[in-house]
Amino acid sequence: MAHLVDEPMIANDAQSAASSGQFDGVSLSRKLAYVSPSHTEFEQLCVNLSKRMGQGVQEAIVELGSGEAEEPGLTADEMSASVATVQSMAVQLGADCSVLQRQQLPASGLHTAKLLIRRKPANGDFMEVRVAVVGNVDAGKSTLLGVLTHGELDNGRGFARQKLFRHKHEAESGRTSSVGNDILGFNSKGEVVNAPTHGQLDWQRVCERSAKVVTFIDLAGHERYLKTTVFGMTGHSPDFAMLMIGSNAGVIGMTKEHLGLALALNVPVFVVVTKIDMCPPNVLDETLRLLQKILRSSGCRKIPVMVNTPDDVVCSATNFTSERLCPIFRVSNVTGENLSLLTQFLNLLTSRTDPCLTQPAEFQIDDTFSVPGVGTVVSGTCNKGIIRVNDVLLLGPDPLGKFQSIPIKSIHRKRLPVMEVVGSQTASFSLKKIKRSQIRKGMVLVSPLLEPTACWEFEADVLILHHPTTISVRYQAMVHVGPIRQTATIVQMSKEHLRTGDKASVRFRFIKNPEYIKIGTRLVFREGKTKAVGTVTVAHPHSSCVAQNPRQRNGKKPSPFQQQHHHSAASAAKVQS
Ligand SMILES: Nc1nc2c(ncn2[C@@H]2O[C@H](COP(=O)(O)OP(=O)(O)OP(=O)(O)O)[C@@H](O)[C@H]2O)c(=O)[nH]1
Repeated sequence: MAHLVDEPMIANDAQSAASSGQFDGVSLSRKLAYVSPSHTEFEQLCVNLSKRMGQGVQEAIVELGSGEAEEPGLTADEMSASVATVQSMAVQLGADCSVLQRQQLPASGLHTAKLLIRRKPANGDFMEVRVAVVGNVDAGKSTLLGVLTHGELDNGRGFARQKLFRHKHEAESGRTSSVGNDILGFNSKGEVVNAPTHGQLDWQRVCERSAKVVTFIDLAGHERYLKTTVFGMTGHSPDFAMLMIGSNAGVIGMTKEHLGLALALNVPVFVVVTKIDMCPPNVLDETLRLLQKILRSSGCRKIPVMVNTPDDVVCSATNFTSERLCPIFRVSNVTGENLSLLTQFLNLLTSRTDPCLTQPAEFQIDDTFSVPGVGTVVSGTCNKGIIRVNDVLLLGPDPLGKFQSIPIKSIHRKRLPVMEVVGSQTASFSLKKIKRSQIRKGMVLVSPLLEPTACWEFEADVLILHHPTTISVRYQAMVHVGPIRQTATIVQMSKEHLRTGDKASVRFRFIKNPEYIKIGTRLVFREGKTKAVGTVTVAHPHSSCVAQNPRQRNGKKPSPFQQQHHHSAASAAKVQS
């Protein structure tokens, strides 16, 4: 889900409508569409804009002065009239309109502009963007988050990050996390709404005043915490990863590991190079040169883009849907240099997840709490559908692979009580009739319509990124699939042995509990120095773990192993005959 800056619908719809006489025979040319639309044309423009702002993303960027196969640019008068039209459209749609970029073209002297139209939030319904913050120790992660969320610069000796630590482990409303979370709210005009009082940030207040909330998932920088970092990246479904690099230290320690993790999980990455105030220019240049080299290398295949101006921000944010683009910011937490560019970039990011509002609800649990006076609370991400207070969902799987009906007592989004949560949003639920000890991270709450099944075994296409020797059947390692983190044994492989760089189909079996596994989910498989990544291709439902060949019996396509067995059985038969 990203901004659609292009608006081909307007020209096409308008032209076809015009030819059918809908717009009184007036043809709307794209470039001049907003200059002085008739009443019908204005209504049509509003309908088109409203369509673009539906389904979770309550905002759109409108480009003025550019048209397909037309020389770009509007005269000053045309531009003022167009801006006024878009402002009226925003009012009609209950939105605010802010100018992101205004340019005068040097050759023609004509003007172009990009406007942000963002709906005013109703009933605390803010948009959500999740950003995983990764990078080596001392890169300035906590400091940057302190500066961004508290609006006060650092002193270079840890002043800003202290603000963060103060409330990092709070258990307000049952929502704390093993990984740190911080929020930055923007209103419908694109202004930051965080306003700490006495150094404390009231999340409820921030969310009430926000049209968009960026949640930073602060993942630990030290190698010791790599498991937590992997869990944060897989389990918290970040939309983007912000890779932090200290300009003087450069690409060191866990930087490459974290970059590799984001790449493996297909999470788009942007880079923030900090401490530019204290870094000699030649060292900064060297850091940037090496960084760009790594990003362009065959292992990453990214296109690094230095973000230097407000125009660069708009361009990189609106084109950031592509996982290949990698915007790079150079900032100082002490002088504040370029922090406004980064803030504007964050303001323009939109969630990558489709809320799938019409589908049955599915919620993945990434943490559990026992809150005094409230009871059992679970937190996690709603993957699809809508979940409302008092809905009865299926919770599971339990160690026997069963699901049980559980009513949702109350819902919080970022500590704010709400009546519902929709796909792509995070939330916490207080649950009736269940003890915290009965719930594990990785369990799900789903609509009974999904008829969920648990799996002891699943298959995945994997790529071995690194293994010191060879991997064979019976090898065990920690598998991270979404919020699931459990040791699994390899029970079958499409090759006899796997070495670094090998690709194969692998069948895994969890050693402790059956899990709810979804086809297409990315996974990370690691133990010590072994690292592998992959995608789930087949989930074997609970009962099929004991059945012989259920997929073939059902008439479904056999999995690679079944094909392989078939081949080996056939060739064995040939040899015997
Ligand atoms: N001069 C200068 N110092 C900075 C800047 N950013 C951070 N620092 C300082 O660098 C030190 C380390 O910053 P942290 O924010 O703790 O680094 P971190 O990446 O969060 O480290 P971990 O949380 O341990 O992973 C602190 O003393 C900060 O004050 C900057 O832009 N300029």
